[in-house]
Amino acid sequence: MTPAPIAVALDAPDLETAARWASLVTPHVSTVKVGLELYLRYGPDVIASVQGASGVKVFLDLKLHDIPNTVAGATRAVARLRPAILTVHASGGPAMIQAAVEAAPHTEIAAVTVLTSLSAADLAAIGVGGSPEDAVRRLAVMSVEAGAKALVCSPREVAGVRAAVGPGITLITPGVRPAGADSQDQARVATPEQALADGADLLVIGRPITGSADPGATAASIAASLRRS
Ligand SMILES: O=c1ccn([C@@H]2O[C@H](COP(=O)(O)O)[C@@H](O)[C@H]2O)c(=O)[nH]1
Repeated sequence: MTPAPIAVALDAPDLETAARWASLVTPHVSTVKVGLELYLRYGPDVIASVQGASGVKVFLDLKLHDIPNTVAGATRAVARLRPAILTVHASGGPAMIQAAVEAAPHTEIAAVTVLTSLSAADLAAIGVGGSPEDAVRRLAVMSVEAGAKALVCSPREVAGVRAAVGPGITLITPGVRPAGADSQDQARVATPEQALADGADLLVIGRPITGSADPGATAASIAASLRRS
């Protein structure tokens, strides 16, 4: 069976736990995601540890955000690990995004528009006017014009982003929660089925899977629900 378009966020405190989660979920999902917690603790070795022999795609979610020259250097440094996807913050601007794209020709650079943990009130508090939808759309269009081939947004905005950027761009949505699940620190959420129906290409799901009693069974069940939807 084809693995579901899900990236399981391996936000684990140690490598053994992350590798165990990865081996449990990889029969069911296309991708595993390594974020700051694991990468800052273990560095580049973490990629091989979570990939194992499975050949699952690795999404390196480092959300780089600095001046273009620094981001280009950081991107080159991790591009040699050949992650399938690497994130940068869209708010770093077009020159920074372009620098990342040029530094990693074999990795899809995904621009994070507005973190899914931010509400409209949070955006106002950091001086971003307008709705999250408007901010996401504006950053999405700018990022694609700068060369990004992938974008990160919440499932709430994915339909609007798809309409704005067209079919050729990979849309990645964290902030995914099965019906009835706790949204925890995520502010803009939707169900896996809704995210897919609205045009997402890859759903990022962490704690609803890794925090469950049986991560392999939970991943299999969400994957099956996507096939039925
Ligand atoms: O806007 C963003 C960008 C990245 N993330 C990351 O996705 C996962 C979500 O984990 P859950 O446990 O399903 O909430 C996590 O690794 C974040 O760093 C995001 O949530 N929002």
